[in-house]
Amino acid sequence: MKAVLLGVGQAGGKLTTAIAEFDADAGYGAVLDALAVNTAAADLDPLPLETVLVGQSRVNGHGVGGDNELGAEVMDEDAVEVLDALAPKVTAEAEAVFVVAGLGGGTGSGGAPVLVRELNRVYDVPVYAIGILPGRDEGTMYQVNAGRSLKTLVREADATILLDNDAWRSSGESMEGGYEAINASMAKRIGLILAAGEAVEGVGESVVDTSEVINTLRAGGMAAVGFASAPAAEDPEENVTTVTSAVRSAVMTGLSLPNATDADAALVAVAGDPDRISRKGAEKARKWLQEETGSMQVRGGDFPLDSDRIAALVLLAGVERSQRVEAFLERARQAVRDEREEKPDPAAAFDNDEIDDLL
Ligand SMILES: Nc1nc2c(ncn2[C@@H]2O[C@H](COP(=O)(O)OP(=O)(O)OP(=O)(O)O)[C@@H](O)[C@H]2O)c(=O)[nH]1
Repeated sequence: MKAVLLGVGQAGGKLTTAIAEFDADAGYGAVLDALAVNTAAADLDPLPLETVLVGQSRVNGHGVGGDNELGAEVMDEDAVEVLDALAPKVTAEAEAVFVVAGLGGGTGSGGAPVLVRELNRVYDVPVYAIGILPGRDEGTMYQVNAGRSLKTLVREADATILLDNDAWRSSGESMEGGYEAINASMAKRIGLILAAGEAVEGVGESVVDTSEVINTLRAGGMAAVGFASAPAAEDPEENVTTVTSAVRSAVMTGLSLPNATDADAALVAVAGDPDRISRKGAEKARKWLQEETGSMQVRGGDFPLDSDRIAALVLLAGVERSQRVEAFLERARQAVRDEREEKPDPAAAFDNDEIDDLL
């Protein structure tokens, strides 16, 4: 899938860079171009991307300090500047635009839903969001911001792919130190989803193509992406279990939103040397995924790769009923309650409708 990426806020810019670099290093060419937007000049400086600094008249390049209402206002005011910078990048080749943001801060949290809405007005191609959920140890403000932002994003975007900052976090590792590893893991998953749609010409009929990725994401709502790989034998007959366990691991331990296995639609791509991929294994894995997700809409195909490993790439869409999302929303609701206790005058914190909505 030929895609243009738009990173919003600090985390958005960093993850966008990681995805663009993964794609370039692997030579897939699925990322057509990328742009980073922020209210903080210092966060844009290190990025090897074209950048747009917004809200200068309001915050003078210093960021919005976690105030996502201000993040949304500023983005509303300066959306035209962002759209103008993005326009030459969204060429006729583009099949989707991805807006990438951390949902717990201010700029990305408030700004991403505004940009998704505006982009959806302008472009016919799908506009997807990639949203980073704060880890459970992050403070109240992050949870509240993410709860609100997620709700709006899910409404505005064609689908919202979620990355939980608690996914793949090894115990004792600091959040800061872990970002690079988390970003790399997520970049690989997103990069492969984009590349999986870039079917390699002339290789087999069962190759996954872009329309299958788009049709899977048509389930809308929230989505998650998983990956796992294992060494493969040369004889495909010996790789039945290799394929099935790679798919299982991608879902059970390799998902960007852990435990989000209750889905409306799924796509499973078995990546590797086409001569090594076990058809029987792929078929079994697909059946297993159908049972595991409770979805009858499980698409499948190959992703030819020159490798002596077999990998599974799984995209799950419509995962909002899953335990993990419920747990996060409960955290966000609790955070709203805590904030309300700290600020007993509800008008000073949020408007009542919004609280009721979230509760
Ligand atoms: N996965 C990941 N999460 C990050 C990274 N940097 C920050 N975060 C998370 O993103 C949230 C904070 O969002 P930021 O992107 O830093 O904030 P911002 O959108 O720039 O907004 P302001 O700084 O308030 O202007 C928190 O939940 C962090 O844990 C990163 O590189 N990777």
